[in-house]
Amino acid sequence: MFNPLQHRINIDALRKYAQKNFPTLCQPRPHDAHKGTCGTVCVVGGAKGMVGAAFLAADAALQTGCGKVLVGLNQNPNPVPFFPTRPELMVDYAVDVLKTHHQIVDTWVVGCGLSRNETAGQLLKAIWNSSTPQLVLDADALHLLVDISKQLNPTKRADLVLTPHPAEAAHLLDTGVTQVEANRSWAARELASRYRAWVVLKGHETVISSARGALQVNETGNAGLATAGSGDVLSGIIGSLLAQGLEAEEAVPAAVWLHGAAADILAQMQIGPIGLMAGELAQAVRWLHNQLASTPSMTL
Ligand SMILES: NC(=O)C1=CN([C@@H]2O[C@H](COP(=O)(O)OP(=O)(O)OC[C@H]3O[C@@H](n4cnc5c(N)ncnc54)[C@H](O)[C@@H]3O)[C@@H](O)[C@H]2O)[C@@H](O)CC1
Ligand SMILES: Nc1ncnc2c1ncn2[C@@H]1O[C@H](COP(=O)(O)OP(=O)(O)O)[C@@H](O)[C@H]1O
Repeated sequence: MFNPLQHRINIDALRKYAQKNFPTLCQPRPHDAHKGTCGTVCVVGGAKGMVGAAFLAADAALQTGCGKVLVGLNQNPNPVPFFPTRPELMVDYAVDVLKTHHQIVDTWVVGCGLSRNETAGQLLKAIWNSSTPQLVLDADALHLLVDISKQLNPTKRADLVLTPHPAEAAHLLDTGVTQVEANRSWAARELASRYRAWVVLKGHETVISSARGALQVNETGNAGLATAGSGDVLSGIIGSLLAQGLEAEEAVPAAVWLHGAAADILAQMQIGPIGLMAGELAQAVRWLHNQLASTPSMTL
């Protein structure tokens, strides 16, 4: 059984911080909850050779507590793949998911392993123009955004979240990685202003900017996160919290904090930092989220 408490995790300090900063995250699930009240995320990505990226985001969304998670792959799979380790995920060709399920989606998470081909651009445009207000863009979707932003109506998106790493931020800002890294606060705020979006500029001490330019620096996380797919996991967590009804003001910083805290817990358990795998993060997020949503006496 996954039990970090055997490893002297200071859960009281984590709980105290979360109760102060993320009160909704700490609320227990209502007794009358059903899957329809726990939010629906659709991850759109997973082109040929990169299905794992979409899977990591989708799995993280599920393990963060989302009621239903769809995966729209940017490839027409025949037969439709099914992840044996996660039969809970509803997987199909993204074009078909958009046609048949778009009305039930609360939050789109677009970009993880999406590729930048023509279909990817069409999917991004269709999702941008859909009626779902909440949209998280990561990885290839950020590069596509540079190419097609002139074709998109900026007022269409109420809750837009961009999660660039420094190289993606540099492309979005038409500058270099060195410039971004030399002034991370500027880069995050500038992107937020240009795209009217929440921005998560990833890396050591992730910088978060609200759409209005209010900055926060996240203090959880460690170099164990420098591994393929850990950003995909973060996108899934952000999408999941938004879909569960947390306001962006809480969901975005809470997701970044949870993701980093999960990596810290795993490092303390010696499941990292060296060799930490992105797929190991979600179970630690789930454990921590449940700890936060339980009264202290229930966790003894
Ligand atoms: N299992 C999978 O299927 C995975 C698929 N992935 C997908 O693969 C596609 C391309 O990802 P790539 O990793 O090739 O491209 P990236 O955009 O992640 O990286 C491209 C370049 O940027 C540099 N870079 C990345 N992070 C940086 C940082 N923090 N500071 C400075 N430079 C940085 C890299 O070294 C590389 O040269 C994306 O769609 C992505 O979602 C990745 O998410 C990894 C896992
Ligand atoms: N040295 C580090 N310290 C803290 N967090 C890190 C470090 N390196 C990477 N991360 C985090 O790991 C994630 C990496 O995301 P990303 O670069 O998009 O990877 P991928 O594309 O492989 O998913 C981000 O959340 C980033 O903040």
